[in-house]
Amino acid sequence: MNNVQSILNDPFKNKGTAFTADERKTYNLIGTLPPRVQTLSEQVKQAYNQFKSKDSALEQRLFLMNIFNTNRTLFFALMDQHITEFMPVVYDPTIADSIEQYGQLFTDPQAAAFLSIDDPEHVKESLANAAGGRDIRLVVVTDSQGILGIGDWGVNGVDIAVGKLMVYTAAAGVDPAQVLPVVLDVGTDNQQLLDDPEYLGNRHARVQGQTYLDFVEQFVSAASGLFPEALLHFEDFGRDNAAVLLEKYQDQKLIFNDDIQGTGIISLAGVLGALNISGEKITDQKFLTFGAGTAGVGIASMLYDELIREGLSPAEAKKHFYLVDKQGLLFDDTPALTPGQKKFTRSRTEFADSANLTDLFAVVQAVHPTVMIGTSTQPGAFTKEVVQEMAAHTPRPIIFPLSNPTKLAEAKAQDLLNWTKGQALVATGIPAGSVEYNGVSYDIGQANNALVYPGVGFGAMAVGARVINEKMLAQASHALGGIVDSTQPGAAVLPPVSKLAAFSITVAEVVAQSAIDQGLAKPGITDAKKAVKAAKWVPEYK
Ligand SMILES: NC(=O)c1ccc[n+]([C@@H]2O[C@H](COP(=O)([O-])OP(=O)(O)OC[C@H]3O[C@@H](n4cnc5c(N)ncnc54)[C@H](O)[C@@H]3O)[C@@H](O)[C@H]2O)c1
Ligand SMILES: O=C(O)C[C@H](O)C(=O)O
Ligand SMILES: [Mn+2]
Repeated sequence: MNNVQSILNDPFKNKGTAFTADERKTYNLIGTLPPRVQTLSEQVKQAYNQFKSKDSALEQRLFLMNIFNTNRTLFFALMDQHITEFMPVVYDPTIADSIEQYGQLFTDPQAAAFLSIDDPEHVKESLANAAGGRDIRLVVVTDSQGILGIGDWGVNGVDIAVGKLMVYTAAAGVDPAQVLPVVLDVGTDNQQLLDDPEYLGNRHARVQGQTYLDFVEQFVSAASGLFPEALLHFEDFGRDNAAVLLEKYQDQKLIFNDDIQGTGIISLAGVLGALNISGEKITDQKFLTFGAGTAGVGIASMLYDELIREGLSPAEAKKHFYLVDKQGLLFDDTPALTPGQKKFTRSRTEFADSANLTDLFAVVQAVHPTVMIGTSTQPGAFTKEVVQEMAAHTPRPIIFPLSNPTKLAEAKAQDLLNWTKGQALVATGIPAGSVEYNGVSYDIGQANNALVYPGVGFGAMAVGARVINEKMLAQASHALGGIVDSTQPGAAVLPPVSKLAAFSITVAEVVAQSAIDQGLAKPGITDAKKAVKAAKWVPEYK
């Protein structure tokens, strides 16, 4: 290479001050860097000190993104050492602020593909341009209609695709040169963006219906044509489209919907972890999901599948679920049910006062759930009154307020423990520090799909799986057990983020093994552990 620009400006190859004297000669870098050659660990230390000097999480994020944009190896070496501290900065919740201010903060397109519904003839070219000749194995795509719980953010949502991919590499070791973030810019119904002179996306209402579906199809077929082995990970699509698209493609393509499947896996894993602590059985639980949208129905479906695997009949399993949405408890005759909700409705004849079951407290009072999971985007919805009513009828209430970001959580971990005198088994969507109650320190698990999707996707990619199916998801849910010592007072229901890199590999291995066992792996691949090890990228200068 003879061009200074190409290597110092290539984030996949750049080493900055770590280029050795020989490399500086080879790449014509003599005189283009300060003379001292640093090691990667010196760079990491120096960058971490700069990170610490920033005043806010958003400033820290901008600083880290600058390193990410210029030197991926340094970025991931740094993240590897500070994973617990960096996750909330790089990813949720700080990512929500960066998405809301995308136009104002824009400096770099981060090698994403921006696909415009106003320019459908350039879908393939756009993907190829963004890939720049790289061998893409993993695509995270969003249409930004349901970013976390903050709604429709148009082109700004590209940051969630970038962020999810950063976690794939940090957690599982996906090669960062083999990933591609994609945003489908189909317009936005967010008036604030439409009115914002600095908005960088298509300035019109969201295109819907057949034109929308055709555009998604164009993306899927162009992506699978260009990158035939790639996993397509769908993120933060709206409630009307997420499940429809998963159903449409899941048997034909290697695809994954994180909000449905990833959230389902981590929630089931959290419930299994909680039952490990309480000593109860999953078939004895009554599940209430509050907010029966993409995530809520995905969670119910994953728990339902587990009850079936435990031997219940479909009719018996269904009786364990109570879905609550804006309308209250969902009945067979509730208007405007989604197809996913219809599978879990109740009959009015089960209740003397079904007309009154329109708010969470009334439903909890009537149903006495043992597990309550929030994916409603309604902050504070798990009130003291609701929680104490639940706790009055079950010794160890399992309560997961999962709405993100922080400002939308249904409850705070500390309140849940205070209100239940330490009896609640809690996991939250965003990271929570440990909580003191009555002299015991309670570790709070993070039930965020980030704890499992990297392993699931990486495991499937490592063996060239044809699809991701229920068996693989079940294996992933069970793989997180046994890491936490459930006999310790205050034990968490899920393993800590500090061990994310280790247990992501465990998850990847069981998913890879399941693909092999089912005959869904690439011919010739027979050893899951070996395949996962061979595919793992590590942040070291080559
Ligand atoms: N922790 C995680 O891993 C994780 C994963 C996915 C989603 N989430 C969070 O879950 C939330 C929902 O995400 P989604 O993708 O399912 O969105 P969604 O829009 O598909 O679903 C939200 C549901 O909540 C319902 N809802 C709104 N107001 C309500 C109210 N007052 N009472 C009851 N229900 C109400 C909506 O009607 C909708 O059905 C978001 O905050 C998101 O961040 C967390
Ligand atoms: O992005 C997250 O933090 C989890 C989840 O996918 C969400 O949409 O909230
Ligand atoms: Mn999401």
